Amino acid sequence: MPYPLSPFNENFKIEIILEPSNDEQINEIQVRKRNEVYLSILLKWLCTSPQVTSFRVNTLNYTTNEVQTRIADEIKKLLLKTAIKVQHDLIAPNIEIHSVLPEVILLHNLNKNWLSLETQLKEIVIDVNCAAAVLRGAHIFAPGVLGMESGINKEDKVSIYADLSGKCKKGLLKKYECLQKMFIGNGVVKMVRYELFGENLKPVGIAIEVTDTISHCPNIGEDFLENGSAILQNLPSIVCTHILNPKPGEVVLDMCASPGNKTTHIAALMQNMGTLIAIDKTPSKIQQLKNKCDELQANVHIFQADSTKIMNINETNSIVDILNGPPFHLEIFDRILLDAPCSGLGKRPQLSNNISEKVLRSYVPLQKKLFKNAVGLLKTNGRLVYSTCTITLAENEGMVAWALRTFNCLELIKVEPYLGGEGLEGAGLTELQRTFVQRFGPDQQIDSVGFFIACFIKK
Ligand SMILES: C[S@@+](CC[C@H](N)C(=O)[O-])C[C@H]1O[C@@H](n2cnc3c(N)ncnc32)[C@H](O)[C@@H]1O
Repeated sequence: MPYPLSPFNENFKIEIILEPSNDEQINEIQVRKRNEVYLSILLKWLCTSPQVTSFRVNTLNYTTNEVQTRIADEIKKLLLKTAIKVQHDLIAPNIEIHSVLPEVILLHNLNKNWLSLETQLKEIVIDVNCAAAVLRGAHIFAPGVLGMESGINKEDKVSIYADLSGKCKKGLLKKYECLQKMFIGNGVVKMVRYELFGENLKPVGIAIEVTDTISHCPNIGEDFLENGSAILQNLPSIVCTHILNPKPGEVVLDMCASPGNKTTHIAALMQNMGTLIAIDKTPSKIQQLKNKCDELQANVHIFQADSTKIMNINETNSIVDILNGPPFHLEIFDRILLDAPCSGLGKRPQLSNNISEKVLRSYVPLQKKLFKNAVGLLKTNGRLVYSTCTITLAENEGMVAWALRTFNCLELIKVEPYLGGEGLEGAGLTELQRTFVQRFGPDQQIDSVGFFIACFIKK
């Protein structure tokens, strides 16, 4: 089966995605129709894999040219390994430094005109999350393998299938007969059945080395990179931190920070000078955040807290107290990033998604609580960036419209750099306001993931 046309099953009410927020109504038939057309294009796009992989270089310690050379070397090694019968320069991917963001390297997919994928006789089955990672350049790690036919040996060539139904039993030893299995690509076996399946077995490591996939994304992962030199990060996330535009010496808050991709970018843009506070609510994610900051040598003060409750309205401001952690006094931060917990529907490729209506609707109330704290803690003339990695109208344009109605002190400003497309109609933003926010979707020059960014100044 080719890529699906929608990640959602037939019971899911697709209209929720472009439903206006609670307090808004779309009355115009025209707007509704335009949104419906957009939605069908969007759903198909979400199922497919991006054409480009982006790396963000850690400018605290490395130059973009150093990392670009490292990536080019790794691609050469990959091409030598793959049994492709045409000249390597015909399929080699373009590796370029982004024209606007100097710390970003764009690795384009292999030239598919010269590639052909033949299925192998032997098959393995993986879960959808693992399949999504494979289509974006990862190898297959042991926990992702669901089924492997008996009689498969190390170094065998196998075809890789994703189980879109979610019904494949772990440890399946026959061929998986299911209409919802999707061919992903081919690979070479590195771990066999007895190493993968068994009671009390918690297997680790690469089970299948992927050689080629239907996305034609080079499977190089990021482990080859020198520790702390660069990370894989989607382009809109990198744009987001540039819009926040933190400066050395400032006092900056990242309210929902783990795993720290944006926190470490903020630290780099601040050249590790100033005060950077990063908070996350989930205890298990705090260690991930610490590890990332250590790896990229980012100077960050990390606290585990619930950012819906980090305002102290009773006391006066003192910069020294900030380092003691939340609650913080009002109007103390120069810049705040609210990269909100969200329904996460911008992820690509999304081969299957079972999110319920209840869960989908649970995010806006939480986002509003976080937003209130952000506004209270921001200094006059301070900058607040609100972002999500989802596509719903309510969590994006709907939240911006709500914020502008609720907080008279906020002004929406046009974001710089502007690399995404404009916002959608139907959530209560004016035409001009829609051109100020950025929605990353199917109509962008760089084919990445779904993402939303808005930027406010406090008057
Ligand atoms: C979209 S992720 C953040 C990604 C991160 N900014 C990055 O770029 O690596 C949202 C994070 O918010 C955290 N979170 C959820 N609710 C929160 C709350 N009430 N207070 C603080 N963090 C929260 C989650 O644990 C999750 O790590």
